[in-house]
Amino acid sequence: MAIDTRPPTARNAPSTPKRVRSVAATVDFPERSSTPTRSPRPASSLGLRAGTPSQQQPTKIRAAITAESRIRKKSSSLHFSPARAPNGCRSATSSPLSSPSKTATAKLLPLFPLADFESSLVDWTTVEDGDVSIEVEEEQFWLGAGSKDKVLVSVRLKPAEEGEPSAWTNERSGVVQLQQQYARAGAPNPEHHYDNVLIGSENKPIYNAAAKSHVRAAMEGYNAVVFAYGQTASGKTFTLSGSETEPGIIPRAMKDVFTYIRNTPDREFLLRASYLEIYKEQIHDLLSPSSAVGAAGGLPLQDNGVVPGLREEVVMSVKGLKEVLERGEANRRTASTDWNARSSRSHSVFRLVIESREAGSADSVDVPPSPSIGGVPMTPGGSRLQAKGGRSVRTSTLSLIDLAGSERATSDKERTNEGKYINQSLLTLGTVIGTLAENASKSKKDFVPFRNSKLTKLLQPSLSGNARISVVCTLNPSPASVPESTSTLQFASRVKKVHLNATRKEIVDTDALIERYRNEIEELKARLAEREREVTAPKAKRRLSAREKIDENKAMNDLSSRIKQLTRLILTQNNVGDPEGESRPASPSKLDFDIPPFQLQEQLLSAKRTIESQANQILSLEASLSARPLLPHDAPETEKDRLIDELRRTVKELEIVTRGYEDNLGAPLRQVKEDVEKEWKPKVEAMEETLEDKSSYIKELEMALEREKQMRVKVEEEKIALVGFVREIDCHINSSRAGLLTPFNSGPDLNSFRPALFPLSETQPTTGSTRLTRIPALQKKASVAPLTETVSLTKSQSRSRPSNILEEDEVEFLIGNLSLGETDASFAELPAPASPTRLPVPVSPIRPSAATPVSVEDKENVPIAM
Ligand SMILES: Nc1ncnc2c1ncn2[C@@H]1O[C@H](COP(=O)(O)OP(=O)(O)OP(=O)(O)O)[C@@H](O)[C@H]1O
Repeated sequence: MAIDTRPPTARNAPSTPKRVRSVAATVDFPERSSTPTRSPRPASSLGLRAGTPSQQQPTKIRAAITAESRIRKKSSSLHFSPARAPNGCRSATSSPLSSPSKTATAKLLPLFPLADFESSLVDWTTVEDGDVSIEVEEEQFWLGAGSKDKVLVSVRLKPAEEGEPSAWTNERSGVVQLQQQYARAGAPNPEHHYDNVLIGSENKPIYNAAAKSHVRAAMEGYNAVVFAYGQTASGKTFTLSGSETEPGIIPRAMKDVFTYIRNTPDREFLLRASYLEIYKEQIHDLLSPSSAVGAAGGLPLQDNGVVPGLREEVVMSVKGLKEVLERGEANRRTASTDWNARSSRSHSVFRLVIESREAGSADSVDVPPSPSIGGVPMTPGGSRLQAKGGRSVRTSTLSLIDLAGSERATSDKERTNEGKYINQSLLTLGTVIGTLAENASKSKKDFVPFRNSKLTKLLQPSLSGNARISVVCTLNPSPASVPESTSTLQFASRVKKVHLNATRKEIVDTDALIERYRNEIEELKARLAEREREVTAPKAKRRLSAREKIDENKAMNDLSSRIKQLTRLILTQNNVGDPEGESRPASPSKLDFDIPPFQLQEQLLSAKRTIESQANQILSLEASLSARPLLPHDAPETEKDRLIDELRRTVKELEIVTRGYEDNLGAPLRQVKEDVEKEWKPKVEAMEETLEDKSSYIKELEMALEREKQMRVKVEEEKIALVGFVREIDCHINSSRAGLLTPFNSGPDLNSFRPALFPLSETQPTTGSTRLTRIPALQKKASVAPLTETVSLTKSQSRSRPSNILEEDEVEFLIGNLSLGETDASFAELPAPASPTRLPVPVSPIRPSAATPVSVEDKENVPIAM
């Protein structure tokens, strides 16, 4: 194909396009050809302009589309909106053909009979993520996304800077052409046809057109490669990585990977991510930049494209993948050049290895049971595979590559040096692609110089045919960049001719990580079940000591946590995380109660270590920030740029680490706090209430005890006093018996005992025991009732009742107690009076018993009750 490579009329000037321009203002719709030979495939079928005539086949795609999409589809398809192309992009220039007119619509309609038109159209730009599902029939899907055995080639034209002209036009779908005024006079100005030609700042259309089908292919077991190729500052990184508001191919692909897993109930997946860069012909691990392997001299590269020692991380969620990407990107070498403030100085390769196998093992929950023939279950992979002792595993690789941009020598020596390596490797890539294209078109087998550069050596397995390849060639619209853009288009045209033959391999691969993990899970489960059986067996229960039981418990817990850990790595429809990665980590507060303390301690320790290491990282980054060298004012601009760039990287790293710190510490801690509070607050409140009740009860008891103690002391004193008193009385009685009856008042002075016996306090009641023991003791010893004395005890008592009167029932009670043994013995056992006011007082006449002889003298002394 002849391409006009006439030098541009304008001088080459550094292009610093940064601003993303709005595309809404002057948008016009890509025209549809009215030529009958053109493909009837509508431009909107892939959200972009149709490709070359040979590729424009009517496509019938049965994709799940939302109701909303259907409405949009109808309106956008039937009434061509002048304001917006269905791919969200716009033409580079306005064209009479592009303006929607009744004539244009009328011309088009006969090409699309309504019935077919309806069923053939799926506006892919309106199909939301997740709408692309396994319902799409594979063959038809591929027809829509480019031929399987060809490289899918898309050209992306960056919007021109405001006020600047664009050197290129995109007047028809899949066609790009140099504006006539920039073409060499007299030389032909050919149209360039590609699968897709897109212009605009939206990344979704380019993803849908150039990458979506390849991501899907990778999920289905084919190796797939998507790479961006183009001059420096033409938009490769913008296409691959995008920006915050316009995520590029890589983040969109990652989201689709998880959407695919969620929509595929019959398979389970394991994903491994790696990220490397080729800088000055050396391979560096972006996920482990400081690793000993490859630090000096870079990582080794094998002929099969394998990089031994490259760090691969198993990812389980979009969030995890995002973290891996961010970490890698922060380590990428970028620098400010004359053309791009943040130019990639290396080729970067993000790789996702996808292992998958049929679900359906006992451990895969919610998966329908595998079919059986004659009662014999069919195992995935068939009996031959089963005999070999494994399941068939599909392993594929999705590689997303952002190449460094070709560039001319810059004003900076170091950049120029880097540029040499970049250009050299891109040149080799061009040669390799050229040879492959030649071989394919002329059925030759010429030697392909893959080994001439690290990049081509790494891509060899894919470029040799065993991968589906999509290339996005990015163009800078500036007239100053016409030579570079022309060269990029030449590359695009050549790569289109490369023949592919990607096959899907499904083999019993016992080395596949998914297989190893699954086997380990099975093994661990069997061991756990066996242990459980042993422990719960009645014999064992008796035999195990407490210590052994603890050990046994620990071993079983270890086993089950390892099983849980491994199970989480294998992704199924059920356990794959939220595509946004918003799912919160399970709160340890819930798990912790079930696991033994030693495990808790271990977890705590490892969490502490992580936090410590992150804290250290933050410290060292902060230190490096504060220790940044200060440049003199007259330092060269490049030095300043270098320093700024380094600082920017450090800040970015700091941001990532801090975010990780927050993720590791902040969010889970807050979550734990919330969970613990929710679970324990009511319990703690209830316990506090109980505690309060108990404390007041204890106080009451203490007070009662104190009172009791005081009482005992008093009783003791009374007892002692009483004993003394009784002795005195005894002496008195004895001497009376001896005929020396003395008047009572000459006997012991009862008042001398009063303090101990009856406190004079008017309010204090006298205990019944005091009252009762006093009289029986007297009478028992006297065995008659000689007492005429009136024991006036208290003033109040004597006031309330005649002091020498006892109530009749009291008297009887007293008599009954006379027969009791020693006074002291009965002392404590005597009941208290019913009322403290009925106090013991004077001795009342005691009826003599029959057995008791009563003398005349005795009778005379008996007082008369009143
Ligand atoms: N399609 C686009 N729409 C709007 N802005 C764009 C577009 N493509 C690129 N840009 C802007 O142009 C600038 C350069 O783009 P980018 O860094 O992606 O170029 P590159 O090809 O990767 O350059 P290099 O090879 O030097 O790394 C960035 O500021 C980017 O935001």
